[in-house]
Amino acid sequence: MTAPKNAESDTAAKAVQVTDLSVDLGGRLVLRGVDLQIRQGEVVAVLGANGSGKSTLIKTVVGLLPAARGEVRLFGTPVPRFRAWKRVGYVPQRITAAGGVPATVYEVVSSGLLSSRRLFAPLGAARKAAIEDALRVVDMADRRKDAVAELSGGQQQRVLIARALVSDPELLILDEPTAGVDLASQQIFADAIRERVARGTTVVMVSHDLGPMDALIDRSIILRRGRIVYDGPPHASQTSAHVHHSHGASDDLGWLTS
Ligand SMILES: Nc1ncnc2c1ncn2[C@@H]1O[C@H](COP(=O)(O)OP(=O)(O)OP(=O)(O)O)[C@@H](O)[C@H]1O
Repeated sequence: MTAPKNAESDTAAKAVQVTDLSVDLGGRLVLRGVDLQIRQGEVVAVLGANGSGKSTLIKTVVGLLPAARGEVRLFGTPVPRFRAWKRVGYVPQRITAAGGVPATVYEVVSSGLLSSRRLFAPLGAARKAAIEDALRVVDMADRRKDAVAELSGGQQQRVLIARALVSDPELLILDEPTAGVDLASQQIFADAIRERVARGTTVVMVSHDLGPMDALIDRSIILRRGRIVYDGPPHASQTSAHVHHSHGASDDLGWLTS
C-alpha cells in the first residue's frame, strides 16, 4: 500500500497545516473555519486590518491558544502533541523579553537555545558559536552585555529576532517583527531572513508594513473578520490601505461589538 505512505510524506512536507480552525476568545469567535497549508520553504505574509485575527492565528499555530474547533499541525504533528519546538522560531508581537527582568542581550539570545530540560546545562562551543552568529546577524554583537530594557524598541526587537534565529529553526513564525522598528533594523532583519530563506527556512510573517521584506514574500494570506479572504501570490493589495492599521478597523470593531 503506497497511498498511506505518500499521504504521510505529503503531510510531513507541510510545515503548517491549519484545518477548519476556529478560535474562541472570551466567548467570541475570533477565527472562523480557517484552512491554511504552508509548504516547507514558503515565505508567507499574513495580512489584514486591525483585529482581523492575525495574532490569534499565529498564537494558535505555536500552541499558545487552543483551537475551539479544527486543528493545527506542525510538520505533520498536531500541535498539542508536537514536541520538536527546536524546529520552530517564534517572535511575538510585542517585546516580552525586557518585562522588568534584568536580562542582558546575550542572556536573552542564549535563552533561544535552552529547552526547559537543559536549562542548567553549560553552553558548549557549538552553542556559543550559534549565539555569536545570531548576534552578528542582527548587528548586536557589541551590545551583548547591555541590559535589554535599556535598548531602543528596534534594538529590543532585533534581540528577539536573534533569539528566534539562534536555534536555526526550519520554521520561523514572526508576528509584526518590524513594527516600530527603524529602517536600518528592518534592513538588517530582511537580510537575516533572506539568508535563512536561501537555506530553505519556511517563514510565516504577520506585518502591516512589509518594508524591505516585501521582495521575499511568495504568498499572501489576507484575513478579514477571522476568515481568510485571500490566499495567493502577493499583489498590490498587500501594500494597499485596507491592510493598514487605520483603514478597516472600524469595520472590524463593528463586527466585534455586534
Ligand atoms: N483575550 C481576548 N479576549 C477577547 N477578545 C480578544 C482577546 N484577544 C484578542 N481579542 C480580539 O480578537 C480580535 C483578533 O485579535 P488579533 O490580535 O488576533 O488581531 P490582529 O489581526 O492580530 O490585530 P492587530 O493588527 O491589531 O495586531 C481582536 O478584535 C481582539 O480585540
